[in-house]
Amino acid sequence: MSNVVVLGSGIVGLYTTYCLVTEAGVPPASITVIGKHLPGDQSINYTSPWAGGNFSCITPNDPETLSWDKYTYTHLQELQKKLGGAACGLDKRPSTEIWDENPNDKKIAALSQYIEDFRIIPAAELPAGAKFGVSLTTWNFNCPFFLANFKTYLEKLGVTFVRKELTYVSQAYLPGTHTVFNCTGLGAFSLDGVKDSKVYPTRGQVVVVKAPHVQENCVRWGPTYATYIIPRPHSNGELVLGGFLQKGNWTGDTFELETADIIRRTTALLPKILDKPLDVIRVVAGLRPSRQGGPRIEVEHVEDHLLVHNYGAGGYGYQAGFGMAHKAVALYSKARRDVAKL
Ligand SMILES: Cc1cc2nc3c(=O)[nH]c(=O)nc-3n(C[C@H](O)[C@H](O)[C@H](O)COP(=O)(O)OP(=O)(O)OC[C@H]3O[C@@H](n4cnc5c(N)ncnc54)[C@H](O)[C@@H]3O)c2cc1C
Repeated sequence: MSNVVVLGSGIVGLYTTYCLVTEAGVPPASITVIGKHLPGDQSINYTSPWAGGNFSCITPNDPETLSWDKYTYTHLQELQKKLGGAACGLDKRPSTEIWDENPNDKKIAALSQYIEDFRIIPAAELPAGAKFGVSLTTWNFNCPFFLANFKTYLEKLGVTFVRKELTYVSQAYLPGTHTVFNCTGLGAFSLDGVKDSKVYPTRGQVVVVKAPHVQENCVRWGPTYATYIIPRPHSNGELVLGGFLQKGNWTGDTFELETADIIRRTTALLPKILDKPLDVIRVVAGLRPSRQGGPRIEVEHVEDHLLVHNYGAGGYGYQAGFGMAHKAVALYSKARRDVAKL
């Protein structure tokens, strides 16, 4: 009997499933996760395996998003422990973030409250052309590996995973299901019963190189570009070099010109990448599931069922998705209590 169905098996669906168990006390055996793609798969329609992925200053500056960042950063330690420690593909690494223009004050103030080793870099230590910079300790994900370990952990608890493509969101209701969580990412654009025209892709291309000698993150935020270097923990030295943030671009193709541009920018930002000959493992593109106005996290009452939306994480599903899941599950718990009172 699947009382609760989570539609979507990307990082947002997995965080949501985890919060259902740990925060709402839903028995794992009564949860089914349905996805066209499951951890281990690769598709341009499945964003999560393509992320860098780390915790950075990429998120918008509104108080709610900042609270999701904080929730995620401060709860990942517990998740890492449950998944068996750093070898699950989630670990801490040093990071430096540099801006060409001053970043939002409130964001810097918020991050300084909880981020480990958070330090504002003195102006004299900044590279040419930079206005502001911080150093910190951040979380790094080995995304495909972490997704697989997260799924295994949830399966061991008793959660069922089913591979299935749905045309209508209503097909997610199985016998006995009272609630469906819609965690379909970009799929929310075309899924009947949802068809959210505010959803759009923000395409990225990354170059993955083998560089075990680089174990630090480095990010440079410009007015029209974002350059980042992200080591993948427990990956035999994979380093993700990026990138691009192309709004409205749906292509999964990769382009040599973009590869050359990424290598030029990242090696200028962190020349030690070239301390060893550049060993390119692969070049990939991914589509961030963005949404005008930000993620949709809300409860719909569909006849006597609940439909809880949780999608639109854009470029921050790993670093803010735990907080988004916390909110979605809190809304679910409240709606269930309200229904019980009727
Ligand atoms: C190049 C790149 C770099 C990134 N770097 C970072 C980073 O460093 N840090 C960070 O936090 N984030 C990063 N991101 C963003 C992050 O990857 C996304 O926010 C996150 O993966 C979104 O997860 P999701 O679960 O919402 O979507 P997805 O991973 O796309 O999962 C959607 C799920 O829904 C299923 N689905 C959709 N439609 C249907 C349907 N009709 N029927 C059945 N199943 C369906 C899919 O099969 C899949 O299981 C990056 C993204 C890219 C592309």
